[in-house]
Amino acid sequence: MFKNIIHHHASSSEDCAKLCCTRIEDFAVRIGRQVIFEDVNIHIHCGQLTALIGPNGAGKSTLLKAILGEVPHQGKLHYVDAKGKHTGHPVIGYVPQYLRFDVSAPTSVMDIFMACLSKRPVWLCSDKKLRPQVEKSLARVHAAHLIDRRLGALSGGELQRVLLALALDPLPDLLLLDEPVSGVDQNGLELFYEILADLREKEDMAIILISHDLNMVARHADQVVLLDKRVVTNGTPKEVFGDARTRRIFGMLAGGEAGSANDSKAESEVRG
Ligand SMILES: Nc1ncnc2c1ncn2[C@@H]1O[C@H](COP(=O)(O)OP(=O)(O)OP(=O)(O)O)[C@@H](O)[C@H]1O
Repeated sequence: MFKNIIHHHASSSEDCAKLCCTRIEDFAVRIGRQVIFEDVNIHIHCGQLTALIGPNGAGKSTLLKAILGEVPHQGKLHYVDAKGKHTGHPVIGYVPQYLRFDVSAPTSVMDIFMACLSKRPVWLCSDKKLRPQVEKSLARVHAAHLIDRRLGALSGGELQRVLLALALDPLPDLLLLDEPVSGVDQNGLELFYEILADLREKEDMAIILISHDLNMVARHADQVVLLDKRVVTNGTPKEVFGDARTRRIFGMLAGGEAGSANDSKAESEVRG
């Protein structure tokens, strides 16, 4: 209701109560005796891109699944609208890190949309009726031309955009993205971040993105959360990348640029 009206760029420390935001309170996931993560308290503001970074096994993907309610967890999620009233649970869209499917299957992009959008069995739905809606959804992510393409024939970046289009229908309050570690080239990556910038500005959407590309995070994120089984530090990219703990975890050189969290040098320094 208040989308498009108020476009805040609040800092992570600003009070959530006056702004449209999602509060993640005391989130923890424990599997048996193993702590996957605990003590996670973060505010996710509308119109902002919050990047979730951390070493392998830090609990990033599990945190997204906990927010989605897909793994048992402790803690609460509060969605607060622009007037500060609690409006219950946000509508959440989710793009997974990868999709398991048979690349040789004849399933097309249109088939996937039909299966996801229609509550009726796919074979009872008319392709003609849904097609304009699917084209519109795909156009939002610059992928209308892919509608009849086989899923298995899509590039990594194209598949990521198709999954994003699915996550945007219906338009969520909170969008969760688990960036693929590989398979998306630089052009695909730039286009993806451009689309995210558009969603923030035009829809005032709150976005949480897990990313291993620290350079892209430094350039595009409004807020960065460094997770390593708990929140190590969070704030603006400048604050987080300037923090000694971030440098220690990713093995960044003093005064150096943010690199890739998957960089083998960075990883060996993390382990060392
Ligand atoms: N269902 C499960 N049962 C047991 N352990 C699990 C389960 N799910 C996740 N884990 C463990 O929790 C830890 C965190 O996993 P998670 O995938 O959330 O990390 P991540 O930060 O997303 O890592 P990456 O950057 O490598 O994708 C890992 O050690 C993983 O093995």
